[in-house]
Amino acid sequence: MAGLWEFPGGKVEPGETPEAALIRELEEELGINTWASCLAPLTFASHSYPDFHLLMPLFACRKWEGIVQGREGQALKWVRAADLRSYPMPPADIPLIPILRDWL
Ligand SMILES: Nc1nc2c([nH]c(=O)n2[C@H]2C[C@H](O)[C@@H](COP(=O)(O)OP(=O)(O)OP(=O)(O)O)O2)c(=O)[nH]1
Repeated sequence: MAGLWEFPGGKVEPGETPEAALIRELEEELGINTWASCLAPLTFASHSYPDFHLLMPLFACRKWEGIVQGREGQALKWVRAADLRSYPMPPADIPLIPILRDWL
């Protein structure tokens, strides 16, 4: 979403699992490789945007190969969970912040 900080990820394609979609998006967006066994489901966002309802799973990725780089020209930042509040994020992401602070 324009001007906002988002977690890496994207839409699940038909026939894809959420884990496979995240693995694909991490490669496309950040140039890193990971595996379903390295992804742990943490929680989910459920938010009504004006034109659609977003149900978005949030995974922790504990292990990957490669160096994280913005492959789509996007800005990139490693942020401590305690500092996420300082970064404007889409409304669906806001309830995820305290959960990340507690879990990470
Ligand atoms: N990736 C991501 N999407 C988010 C976050 N928060 C949030 O509301 N969204 C919404 C925006 C979109 O409606 C949807 C995912 O969109 P996306 O634009 O990242 O998906 P995509 O890479 O497949 O994009 P596209 O090429 O199909 O447009 O989830 C977030 O933190 N990360």
